Amino acid sequence: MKKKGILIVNLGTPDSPSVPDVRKYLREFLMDGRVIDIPFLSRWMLVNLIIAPFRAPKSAKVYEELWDERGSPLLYYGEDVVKALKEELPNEYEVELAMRYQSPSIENGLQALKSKCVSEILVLPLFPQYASATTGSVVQKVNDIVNTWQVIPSIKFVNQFLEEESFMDALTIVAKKYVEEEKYDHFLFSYHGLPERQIHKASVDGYCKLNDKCCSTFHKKNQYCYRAQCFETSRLLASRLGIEEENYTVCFQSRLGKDPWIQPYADDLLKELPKQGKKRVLAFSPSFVADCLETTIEVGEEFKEEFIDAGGEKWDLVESLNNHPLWINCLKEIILKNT
Ligand SMILES: C=CC1=C(C)c2cc3[nH]c(cc4nc(cc5[nH]c(cc1n2)c(C)c5CCC(=O)O)C(CCC(=O)O)=C4C)c(C)c3C=C
Ligand SMILES: [Fe+2]
Ligand SMILES: [Fe+2]
Repeated sequence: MKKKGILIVNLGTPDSPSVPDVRKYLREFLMDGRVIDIPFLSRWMLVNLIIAPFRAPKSAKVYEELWDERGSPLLYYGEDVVKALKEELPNEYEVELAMRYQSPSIENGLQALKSKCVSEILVLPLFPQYASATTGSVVQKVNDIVNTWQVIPSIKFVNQFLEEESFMDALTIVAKKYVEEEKYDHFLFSYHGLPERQIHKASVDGYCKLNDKCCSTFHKKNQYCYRAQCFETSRLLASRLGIEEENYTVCFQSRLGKDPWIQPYADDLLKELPKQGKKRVLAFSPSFVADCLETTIEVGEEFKEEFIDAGGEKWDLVESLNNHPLWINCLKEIILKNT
């Protein structure tokens, strides 16, 4: 029986919340030319002389808060998911977990699949929406590694999965308990941001102008426009949850540096919503499938504080899919469909 190898890849997290480990993680992550897409020398100076020295101690404190007895949720939920998939998939499947940055490395994951004599590999990055900085970077790293091998295996990549029915099923069930139990004035879909230039660079024939024409619809021309994908994810989820268009807003968080990032910016909205009488808000983080710094701390704690300070009354965050059985089912379906 031919064996099929599955490499599940997420972004990565520091090995520990210590300042040296956070600095090591930030250096590897931000020196990736797909993440900070500026010339090498400028990137090197920005990362090594400014971001790593000054941001690492601040970030380490926040990672300390995120860390629990199992470690970093991004990593341990990845381990849970892989364990469950190993139990649920037929015998011919071999599943490995990897992180784009830090550990477990993509190199070790691919090597483990090779040692198990798989005949084909499916790489499944855990990013529902495609971005060059995330999925694109995983694809490049995997290709760079296998290109050094004597035998280059047959490899397939899952570029995005926001439209999968089973993904929407999982998101809907996790969110439903909040929507049914509490009364909210407004719903906020907050996605990780990107520099605007990365949208332009991904655009086919200059189609993406970051306006309503591009991002309020989703089709062949803008299928890799991250902003359009985020709007589409929100439309699909809102429709499943019975949330009317006027009752939700899409926004983008985690801007870094002075260049323009995709809008609307989450921090501007937090101040605006209470002024518009929207004081009870439920937030969603559908660009993250596992709880991490960007969800639990940024949206769950920092945004909540800013929103309450601006006159808001209630702020809840829908947790990520983490190790939910419907999320495992979604991954299983994606794997079976693509192998
Ligand atoms: C130029 C910088 C960044 C781009 C572009 C970017 C894109 C991007 N990132 C994620 C997912 C995650 N990012 C996380 C943390 C994080 N991201 C950046 C910068 C960029 N991200 C930084 C500096 C950090 C570190 C946090 C800090 O020090 O404050 C995480 C969390 C990891 C964890 O361990 O919890 C995730 C996940 C996506 C999906 C994305 C593009 C769409
Ligand atoms: Fe990020
Ligand atoms: Fe677009």
